[in-house]
Amino acid sequence: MITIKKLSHDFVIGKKGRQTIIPVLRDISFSVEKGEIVTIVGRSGSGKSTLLNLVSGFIHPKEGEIWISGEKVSDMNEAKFADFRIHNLGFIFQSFQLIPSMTAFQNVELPLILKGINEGDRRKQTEEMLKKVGLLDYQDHYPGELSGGQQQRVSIARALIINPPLILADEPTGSLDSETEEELLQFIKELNRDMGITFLIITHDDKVAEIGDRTIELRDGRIVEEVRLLCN
Ligand SMILES: Nc1ncnc2c1ncn2[C@@H]1O[C@H](COP(=O)(O)OP(=O)(O)OP(=O)(O)O)[C@@H](O)[C@H]1O
Repeated sequence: MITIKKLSHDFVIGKKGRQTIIPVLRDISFSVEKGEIVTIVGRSGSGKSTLLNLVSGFIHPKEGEIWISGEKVSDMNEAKFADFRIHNLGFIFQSFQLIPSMTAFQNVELPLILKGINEGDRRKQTEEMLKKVGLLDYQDHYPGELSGGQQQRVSIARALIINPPLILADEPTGSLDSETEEELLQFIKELNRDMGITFLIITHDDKVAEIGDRTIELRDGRIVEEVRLLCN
């Protein structure tokens, strides 16, 4: 599903003539198989978000290759990656990233508009998805009128609506209380088991890391450990 080969990245900061290079990722190689949940852990500043941003195509790697579903995405230009994303990738963020001026229904429907799906099909698919996450009765609520857990469910519905084989998640439970966190982790496991969705999740929360089939630890931009969890 994902293959990463010898990936390195650094950021350049400062004005011309006084630039500093910040090395962030060094020689990262790993694969994620179809149907796996892989979690990436590491201290603050170890490079987790940068790695996820590279896999998501939001930044371009300095060196190395990223393959997703047989496509070499690290070679794609922005327009091509945007098209690839709308057909292949779902995203879940700590901060939900919902559009505040749109209702739950409109937030979930949005990727279908970007995909060019007609209005009738959009309504049907959006309602089905809201039902799946248990929020059909809340479809006319704006994000500000929903709890944190409900907002995260809307964001998951939005990620799932394009039927992605792969979901990339950045601290998905970071803004939730422990009970809601537990519910969400169960839901992720269910989606993985019942729909075969592959997950790559970055986190510094042990409870989240534990739902992975494998956990990869980053330290100072390098992989220091890869653990297969046998209990899952
Ligand atoms: N756009 C940027 N420009 C310059 N440096 C950056 C940029 N983004 C990240 N960095 C640096 O890269 C390093 C890794 O950051 P990154 O956000 O990937 O770490 P992280 O493991 O996700 O941390 P956290 O758990 O705190 O979110 C840090 O030293 C950070 O300051």
